[in-house]
Amino acid sequence: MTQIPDMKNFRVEPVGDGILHLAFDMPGRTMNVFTNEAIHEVEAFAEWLRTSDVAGVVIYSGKQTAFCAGADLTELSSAYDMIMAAPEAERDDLTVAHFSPIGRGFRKLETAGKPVAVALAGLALGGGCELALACHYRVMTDDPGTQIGLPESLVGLLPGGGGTQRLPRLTGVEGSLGVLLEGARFGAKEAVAAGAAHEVVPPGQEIAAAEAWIRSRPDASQPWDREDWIDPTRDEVLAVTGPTRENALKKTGGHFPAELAILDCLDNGVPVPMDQGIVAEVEAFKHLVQRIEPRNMIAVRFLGRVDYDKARRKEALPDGLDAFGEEVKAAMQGKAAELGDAGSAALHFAGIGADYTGDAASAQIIADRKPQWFVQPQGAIEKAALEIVQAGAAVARDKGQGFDAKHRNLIDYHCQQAAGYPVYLGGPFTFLDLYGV
Ligand SMILES: C/C=C/C(=O)SCCNC(=O)CCNC(=O)[C@H](O)C(C)(C)COP(=O)(O)OP(=O)(O)OC[C@H]1O[C@@H](n2cnc3c(N)ncnc32)[C@H](O)[C@@H]1OP(=O)(O)O
Repeated sequence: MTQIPDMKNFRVEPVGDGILHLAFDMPGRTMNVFTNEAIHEVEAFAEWLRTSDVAGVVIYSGKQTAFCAGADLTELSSAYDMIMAAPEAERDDLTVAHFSPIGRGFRKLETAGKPVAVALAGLALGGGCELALACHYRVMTDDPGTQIGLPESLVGLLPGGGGTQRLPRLTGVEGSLGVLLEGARFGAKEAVAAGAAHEVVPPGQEIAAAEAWIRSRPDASQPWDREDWIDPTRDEVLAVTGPTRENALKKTGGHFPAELAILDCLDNGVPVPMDQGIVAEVEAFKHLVQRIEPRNMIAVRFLGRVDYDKARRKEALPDGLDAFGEEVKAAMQGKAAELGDAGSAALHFAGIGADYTGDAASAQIIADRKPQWFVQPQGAIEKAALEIVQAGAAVARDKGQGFDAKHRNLIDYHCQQAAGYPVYLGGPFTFLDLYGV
């Protein structure tokens, strides 16, 4: 047997009877996340597992409060910059090379031929949930804080570690939609009822329960890799995703490509064998991650929100923040009023503090347009919408210089909340940096 790979983010401990514990415990972090390093460690461990003679593996978190919050969003943000700095012809290959190891590693884990159980106490989100779904057995504690979820769409992404493929295979497509599209989470009992987890235990008993499953000498395969598995047909999937797509378009006006990309993963991946499903997911991820919307949403809706919450807790929000938000709002509303009917229609079109009122077909055109409307506006309403977001960004240019540059994401986040600045555009500072006014 080869040597267990050297890992910095996971601790391996043999506990008898051939069972290995694999504790996810990133040094120096309060929360486990999937950095590239941690992703490569999972893949290396899975490769080793195939050649080993262990009876099984129990994965759990070495942190007290959570299992894992998913891919490292700070790294993801830098990856966008790295990819977009490359010549256009190289970007697809670079994106696939950079992002496919997570899905590949999880697939290797579930096909290594050894039973793998996960003992979940606390949150398992995004890539953390995807790792759990790639295990053959999921035990969750009945603590209310123990939840699984795939909130990637909330930051403009899709679950690119097999989440769009495994969850719907476990719960049925319909049962997966709230988690995949709306950031809903399953608590332990809900997860078992939905088919996404196997066992609920009181806190403190999860590792023993996972070990007991391994001692029962279970089948080390996933349901979708067994001979009796039947893929749903594409028509069956479309019967669910078709109306959902139409609703998503009507709700978002075509400005949030993640939801549509997730539905593509369901349509193209769920009716085919898992390995092809993962290829369909990587394909959708490749296009999505090269768009500006996820980059803006990670920067502002996640990093800006974390900074905002931290500063609020310390009562250290920047002076003048509320007044700045009010000015941005007044500038955008004032511009809309000045533009008359086109201005008022533009608020709805772009989702600037107002709901989209158009139809799904028009929203689909907006979603598919390259470049996006805010780069190349067409017609009076799009031009008005651009003038309105520019008016908000002009406040950042004229009045934002007094703020510390490190607070820009936080201020943009505040402007989404307080001024209705469109989430997919980041905020006035993000817009100013990207496009100027
Ligand atoms: C292909 C796969 C793609 C993906 O997986 S994309 C990622 C999907 N996951 C998410 O979107 C979850 C993002 N995180 C959150 O929503 C929240 O966080 C939590 C609900 C997990 C926890 O919220 P709260 O208890 O309020 O804590 P906090 O202040 O938000 O975070 C605590 C510390 O954890 C860091 N952190 C959390 N999630 C991530 C992440 N995904 N990437 C990088 N860092 C993360 C924060 O920054 C902060 O760190 P500090 O203590 O140093 O301030």
